[in-house]
Amino acid sequence: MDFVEYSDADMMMISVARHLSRDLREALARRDRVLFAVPGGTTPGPVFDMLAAVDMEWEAVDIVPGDERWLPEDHPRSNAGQVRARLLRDKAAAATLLSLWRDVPTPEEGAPLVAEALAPHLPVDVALVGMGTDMHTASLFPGAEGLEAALASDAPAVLPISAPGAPEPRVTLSARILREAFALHVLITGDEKRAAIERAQKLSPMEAPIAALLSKATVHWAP
Ligand SMILES: O=C1O[C@H](COP(=O)(O)O)[C@@H](O)[C@H](O)[C@H]1O
Repeated sequence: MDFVEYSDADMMMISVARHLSRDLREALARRDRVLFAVPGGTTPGPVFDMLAAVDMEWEAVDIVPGDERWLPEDHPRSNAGQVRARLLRDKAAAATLLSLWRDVPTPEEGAPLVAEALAPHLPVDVALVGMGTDMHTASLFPGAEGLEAALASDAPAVLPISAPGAPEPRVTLSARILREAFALHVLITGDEKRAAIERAQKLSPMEAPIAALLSKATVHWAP
């Protein structure tokens, strides 16, 4: 993996927003429409804020959350809700959000519908992912029911997954889809996550799902 260390989180957020703008512009020069996968969680908000103000051809950008809780967009724990609030505004309001949620009772019923709708947009051009201290990325959680299927080299694009201890079921992009992105960035902060990503390099993706992406990724870390 490429590892980039920053002296503080503000510097990192600025730099990652610049990397993503450059990668998106390069993708826009290659394809008529580009697909940008983004994380949920507490870390990426400042990157979203900066990206939203960047002048580019946002009307040709489709944005997909890398994972989603099986909840409607207006729920406070919806990743799509956060993306709409923090990223799809200002200049980036012209982008299109591709939701991973459908109004059907379970992710098992919804994931194939979402995968079918996503298929014409693939591959992902630019992906930003986060990581938990348990080494999960997107909703690829160690010990999750559905993890093996989501790590398979022929996995569907979108799968249902149940994270151990998480309050609601989820869907996630498969490791294959994230790994196939032309540009893949991991955004993490803090000593615990640094230790976790160093450990992950020595573990299998079943033990440390982030390991499935590291050969392709640039990891951005700040204290
Ligand atoms: O559950 C999730 O967690 C990870 C990491 O979140 P963070 O709050 O530690 O930044 C996130 O990347 C993922 O998209 C999210 O659904």
